[in-house]
Amino acid sequence: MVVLAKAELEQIALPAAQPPLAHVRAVDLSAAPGAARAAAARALVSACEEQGFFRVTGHGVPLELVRAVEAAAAGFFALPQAEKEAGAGRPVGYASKRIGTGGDLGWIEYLLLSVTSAGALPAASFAASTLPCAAAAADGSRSEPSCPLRELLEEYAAAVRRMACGVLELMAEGLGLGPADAISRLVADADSDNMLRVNHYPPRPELQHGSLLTGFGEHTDPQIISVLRSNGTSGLEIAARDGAWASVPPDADSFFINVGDALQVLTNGRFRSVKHRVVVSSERSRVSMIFFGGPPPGQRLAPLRQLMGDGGRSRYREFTWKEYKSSTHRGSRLVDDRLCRFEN
Ligand SMILES: O=C(O)CCC(=O)C(=O)O
Ligand SMILES: [Fe+2]
Repeated sequence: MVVLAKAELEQIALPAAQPPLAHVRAVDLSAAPGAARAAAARALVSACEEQGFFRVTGHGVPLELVRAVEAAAAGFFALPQAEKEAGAGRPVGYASKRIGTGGDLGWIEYLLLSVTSAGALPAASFAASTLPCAAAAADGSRSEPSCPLRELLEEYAAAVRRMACGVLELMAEGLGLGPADAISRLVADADSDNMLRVNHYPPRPELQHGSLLTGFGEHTDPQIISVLRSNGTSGLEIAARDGAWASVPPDADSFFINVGDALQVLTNGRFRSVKHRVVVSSERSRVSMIFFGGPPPGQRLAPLRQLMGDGGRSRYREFTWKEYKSSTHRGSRLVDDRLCRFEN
């Protein structure tokens, strides 16, 4: 449960506004090699240039798995508060209403977990014994209780990471980059800094007539790519280049893809790291799961030479992912522009 004092609630209240629906381009990952795949690659590149946001169909992630993870996650969030707080490790794990280190508040609780390149959740980030785990097998043959949520999240993370790599391969094709794994290898590496966040936005409390709440304040995602799935409840909004907000229609079958800051750098600003936020207006709770594909900590990030053209000017100076992440950790607010510190 998310509990906020009255002053905190006032801090995250938003004036009621009904932004228009966003037109979100669809990219079919299963397009057959040849003309259809080339068209999908072109659609992906235009969407990344224009919006930094699109949805993928033909993604190959079984929807039964997605629904099972969502149900298990809803079960976790329905546990008593003390159990949830004890349930996940540090520094990542369970958190309620506080996002990041800069004092941002939202009508949200979440699990933030690191994911290995194979999709596993390292033991330190997840205290299995205190999560809603099934009891140990009656014959005592298992020393560890099985934990359906953990196992489902691992299966999900592995499937979504594979799909994210497929998206990045199609992207490399659309950009005319060689080799095919020029971008995807950054997410597929054994040391890649991949994360999974499971967000729960409880139904909003009764407020003054017509007001809304910030669920997750406006920000861009720092990584290369984010793969977002929600339980068919609205609330996600994206900003156009001119700053106008548009509401993303819920979609029960597709996954949404965000261009992150690191990809904006790799493409020398050609792709746009999309500003987004979640507004809680619903009587229904929203559960969303976001896989963040980030590079290994020591990875140097700079615009890819093949995208610079002859004599092209690099908009960013080279930096490591670790350097970038630490700049986002030092008390920065969600809304802060973190990339400007690395611009030439
Ligand atoms: O919950 C959502 O739909 C989006 C949340 C988000 O932007 C994030 O976790 O970075
Ligand atoms: Fe985000």
